[in-house]
Amino acid sequence: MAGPSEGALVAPDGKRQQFGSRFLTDPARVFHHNAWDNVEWSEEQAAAAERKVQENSTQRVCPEKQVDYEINACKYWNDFYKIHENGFFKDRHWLFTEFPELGPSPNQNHMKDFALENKKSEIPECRSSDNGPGLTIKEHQKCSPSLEHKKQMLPMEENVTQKLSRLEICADEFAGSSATYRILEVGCGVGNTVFPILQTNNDPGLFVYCCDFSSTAIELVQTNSAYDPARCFAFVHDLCDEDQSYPVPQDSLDVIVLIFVLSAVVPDKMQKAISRLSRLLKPGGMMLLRDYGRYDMAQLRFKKGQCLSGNFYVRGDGTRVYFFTQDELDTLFTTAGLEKVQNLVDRRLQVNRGKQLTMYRVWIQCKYRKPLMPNTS
Ligand SMILES: C[S@@+](CC[C@H](N)C(=O)[O-])C[C@H]1O[C@@H](n2cnc3c(N)ncnc32)[C@H](O)[C@@H]1O
Repeated sequence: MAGPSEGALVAPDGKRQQFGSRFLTDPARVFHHNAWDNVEWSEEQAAAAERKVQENSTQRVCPEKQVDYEINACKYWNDFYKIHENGFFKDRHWLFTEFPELGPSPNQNHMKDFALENKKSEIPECRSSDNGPGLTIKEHQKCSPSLEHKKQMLPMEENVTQKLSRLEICADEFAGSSATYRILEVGCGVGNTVFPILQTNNDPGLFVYCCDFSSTAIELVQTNSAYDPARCFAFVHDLCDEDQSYPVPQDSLDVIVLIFVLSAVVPDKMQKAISRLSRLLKPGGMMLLRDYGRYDMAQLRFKKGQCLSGNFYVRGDGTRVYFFTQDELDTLFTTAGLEKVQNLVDRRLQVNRGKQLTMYRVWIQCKYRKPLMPNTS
């Protein structure tokens, strides 16, 4: 299975640059490195990719098998993890470069800019009532979104805002209820994003939730020596199951992460899944996604008879994958009431120097934010 991995590129300051910066200017040098960034596709190459997709989509999987892949989706992923255990999707060196929101001091990284953008005009009620613990719950509820941001901006207010954040969410305790920064990873697999977050982000107020519908994957997360129930809660959850609730209240999460998971969901269930997740975000909270883009090498490699519906395929092991356009993802997130912060396509040329092979990868990366004020239009 084609997994997400790409060449690390390091800037003079020692940090990897977003999307890298190794550009192929001389085609004769293609085999001089393992990967090239921001590769431009020629018109012929794009047309050839389109033809390949048309070709491999002509013959669709029969309806009975389609039903089987849908109702047994979780079983196919369980089987996958039973075979591979945690040997897959290991490469995450790009994680904190692309998503600084997950790393140490996330507040400085994304909430500070956000606060500057929104300044006083957006948070008048809270400006006048941030002086102490004498707030009533009602007052707080009125301005809770802004207070959440203020909390991120001003660490010295932590005691007051921590208390307020507890009041705000609900009276009941839930795992991570006293945390000040909550991240949920959906479709976490064996924890290749979760564990780097726990290891790298030393914010004492951090709590990480992670879920997957594969109980095998979740068991591997829970039995990993780096799993710490004081900082993390892994649970089995199907993001398409509307009857199953998440173990956190609405408006309680700072970040939701979706890495190569939405593509595994049948397209007609994507919107509801994203809309449900959006409700869990705090106002100002971010949804982060990285996933397969249209005409990625993995899409072009499918053979006739593996296509389920437009741009949606089943692999030999019964797991499924969709290849997105930027516009499709924009529609999914904005329909869920989120605002675009980033929606980029990452085109990379990977090279197998030994075999003299070139592989054109296409990934899409999105960041969408829940507005501070509900959209009334
Ligand atoms: C390509 S893997 C990516 C795993 C992980 N995000 C990573 O990058 O290592 C897709 C994951 O999505 C999970 N998944 C697929 N459909 C799901 C659903 N409806 N609900 C929850 N998890 C799902 C699979 O079990 C699998 O772990």
